[in-house]
Amino acid sequence: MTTRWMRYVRLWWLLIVLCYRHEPARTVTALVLRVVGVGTIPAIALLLREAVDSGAAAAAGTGSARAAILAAVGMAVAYTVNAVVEREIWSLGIDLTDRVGLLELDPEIIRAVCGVETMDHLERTDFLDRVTALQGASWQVMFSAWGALDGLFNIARLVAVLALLGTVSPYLLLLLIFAVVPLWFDARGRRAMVRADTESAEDLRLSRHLFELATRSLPGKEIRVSGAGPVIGEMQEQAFRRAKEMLFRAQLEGAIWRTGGWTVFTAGFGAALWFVVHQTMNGTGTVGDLVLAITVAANLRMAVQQAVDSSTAAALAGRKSTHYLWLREYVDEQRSRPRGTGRAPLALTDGIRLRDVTFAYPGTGHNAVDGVSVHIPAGSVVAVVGEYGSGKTTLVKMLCKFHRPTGGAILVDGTDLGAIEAESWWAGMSVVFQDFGRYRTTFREVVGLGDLPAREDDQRIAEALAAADGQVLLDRLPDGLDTMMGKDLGGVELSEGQWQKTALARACMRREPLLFVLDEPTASLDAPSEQAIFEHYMNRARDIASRTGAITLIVSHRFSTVSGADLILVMESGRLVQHGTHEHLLAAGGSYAELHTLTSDAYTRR
Ligand SMILES: Nc1ncnc2c1ncn2[C@@H]1O[C@H](COP(=O)(O)OP(=O)(O)OP(=O)(O)O)[C@@H](O)[C@H]1O
Repeated sequence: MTTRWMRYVRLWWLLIVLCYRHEPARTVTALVLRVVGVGTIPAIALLLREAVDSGAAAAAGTGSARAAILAAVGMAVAYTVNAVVEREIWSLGIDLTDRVGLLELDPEIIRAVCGVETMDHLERTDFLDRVTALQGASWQVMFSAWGALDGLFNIARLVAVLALLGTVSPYLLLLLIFAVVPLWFDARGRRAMVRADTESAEDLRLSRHLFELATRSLPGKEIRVSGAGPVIGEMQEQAFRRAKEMLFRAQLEGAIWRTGGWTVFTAGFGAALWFVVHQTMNGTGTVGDLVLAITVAANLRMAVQQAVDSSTAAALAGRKSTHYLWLREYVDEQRSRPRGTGRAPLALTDGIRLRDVTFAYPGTGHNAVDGVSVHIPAGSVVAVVGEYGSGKTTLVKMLCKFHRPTGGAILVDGTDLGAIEAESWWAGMSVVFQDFGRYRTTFREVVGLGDLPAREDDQRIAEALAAADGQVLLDRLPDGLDTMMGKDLGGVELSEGQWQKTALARACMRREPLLFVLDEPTASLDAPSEQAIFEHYMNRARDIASRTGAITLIVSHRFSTVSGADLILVMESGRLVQHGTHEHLLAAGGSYAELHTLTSDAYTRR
């Protein structure tokens, strides 16, 4: 429990320091206003008692009217300061949470998500739930820190107010118990909300996904033809309803707790007022005491209300900081795991050796890649073939260091890939995956992103386009390299084949990658076109390989298009069932020979 609170306190402290670093003047002003705000209510109450008692004494001829007037003026000043401070605290708070929250935290969340060495987290639903909950909510994370600080200042205000009540009668300090009950009850209600927020995230994500599925153009075509629209609509509604019902139940639970808390407080407040009136009537207190007690007790209610409101607001926003904190801790934990620190080689001499490499996706219980052992010689073009779901992509992702093997080892020129720094390994790679990015930015960046330092170099971009046979594409764009891509941002929309060309061009930006991966970027093309592209890249790869020993990996589920590779790996249910050259595999018979003949015949007949 203590550790949990300490984690939050540390987070809030970091967030306030972040505010100070980016907005020092605003942060200091916000803190000073809060300190001033603590003293204003007690000052008003004290000056009011002084004004009433001095006024009464002056009327009875036992005191001076001057003291009463001074106290009244002081009270008016304190009242004005209080009003100004409250207003400014509010507007400064919004300003700070917006500025620092949106400008600093969003990029930090992106860095955190991208900074984890492997990609396992992007395939974990709990991770995705947290990131979904954080989307567009970074201002709330920041707000939770200021809300928590407000909670502290409101408690200080409560203590000051109670101390004043104690000067009227120590019995009135009992009101503290009644003041704490609403806070405690409120915390119970909030816990229910946090729980519901996490539990409903998956349904909300599903509902958003279904909405996009039905309203976007790509899947929309299939949905129209299959008539699945109403079914998707119904599924979306059910998912949304489930999530909302969960949240509504939690809200109801919260409201019941809050109402209970305030009922207890109101009972205590009434009893306290009755007690002070009784004391004044007995002559054990002055009229000033009575006025002070009423003012302070009324403000006590307000102070409690503010403490509850600020802690509720902080906790509502805190639901987001729970996710943010979880994300930070997850990322820290991942980063603290032993990770590679060695530099990737600049050239390969031996190549890559896989020793009994095994991998299971978290929570699946079966191996997507199962005990693969093979030597991929330096300078070779390797094709990985196999039926759908046979483990080709998973194997390639491990070679890309996106997943750590759950068993076995991958050796790069004799060094364990795990000991090589991921960034250094990635810096020497070029990849095109089946699900390549369709970036909504200028054409220059769409291609240039393949090699960040060269993204402004028009000559390099032209070379990459030429290597990917995409020059024609550029010629047709209205603003050349500056043309914006993607209809949704007011740019030009490309066809599937054209997007594919941009992905291939992006992969050609790095001139001499050590590992070049083509994972079925041509899946939507026919077999002859795929073969032509593969041959083009195989020739390009051999040219680079002769200088650096670079390895090219080509993934395809078509056996007929990769016969020119130096080494063919045949995958079946996660296992490497055959490997060798095309000729060797044909002569050996078995899966490759059978499936090659089958697919070649099928394509020839077309
Ligand atoms: N993110 C994931 N989480 C859980 N299981 C996965 C995930 N990705 C793939 N799998 C499973 O791992 C196995 C191998 O998948 P993989 O994508 O590597 O096959 P593949 O041969 O590349 O298939 P395809 O030709 O269809 O791209 C399959 O059983 C698949 O269902």
